[in-house]
Amino acid sequence: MTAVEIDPRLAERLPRTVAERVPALADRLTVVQADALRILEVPGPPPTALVANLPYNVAVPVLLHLLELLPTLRRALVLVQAEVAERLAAPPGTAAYGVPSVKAAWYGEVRRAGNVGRRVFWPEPNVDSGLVALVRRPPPPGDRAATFAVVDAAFATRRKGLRAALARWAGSPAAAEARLRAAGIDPATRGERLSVTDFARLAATEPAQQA
Ligand SMILES: C[S@@+](CC[C@H](N)C(=O)[O-])C[C@H]1O[C@@H](n2cnc3c(N)ncnc32)[C@H](O)[C@@H]1O
Repeated sequence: MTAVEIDPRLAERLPRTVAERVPALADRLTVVQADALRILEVPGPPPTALVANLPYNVAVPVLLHLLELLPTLRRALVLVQAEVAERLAAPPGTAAYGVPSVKAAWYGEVRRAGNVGRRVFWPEPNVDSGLVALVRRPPPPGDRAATFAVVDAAFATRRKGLRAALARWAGSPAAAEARLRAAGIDPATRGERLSVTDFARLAATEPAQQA
């Protein structure tokens, strides 16, 4: 097991805690003191599972970064703020569906895996928590960065229809409409209706010749 911890005092303490409490497993732990958002590799054999009580303020970017960095991760089980758990696991067409839902769905099937009340923590935080499970599956066809760019654009103004919301991304409202139609998507639809596969198909359409 490799643990990533940014705080030097905690990173230094963790091996001792494990040695004190479960000495038989102490030599199986490697602690990396690093920012999980910026880490570029982890030591040891390629990891297959991610288990984390994620830092709540950067939970989504850390999760997405690690899924992208470590393609050997087959599954993840993470604890996050309850509202973030809801967003990560939200299906298209629901109020909680947004950028985190689509981007997590790029990597796998995501589901809520349980609620954790604030009372089990000390000191008691002012938020509830939720477990999120992800099982990796092949991503939709297409380019990830291009797909994520159109996802960001679509949800930047989530109340607008996609023709308007994607005008800047495509170059103009007409260009956005052409690309939406090329992908078989109604230009009046809102982004919250599209699945990750729809976004990937849209990102793969040819850009308009003239804006
Ligand atoms: C929610 S706490 C979980 C603590 C402990 N693992 C547990 O389960 O009780 C999140 C931990 O992530 C650490 N952390 C915060 N930001 C981080 C980052 N960018 N990279 C790595 N660790 C980070 C914090 O120092 C803290 O120990």
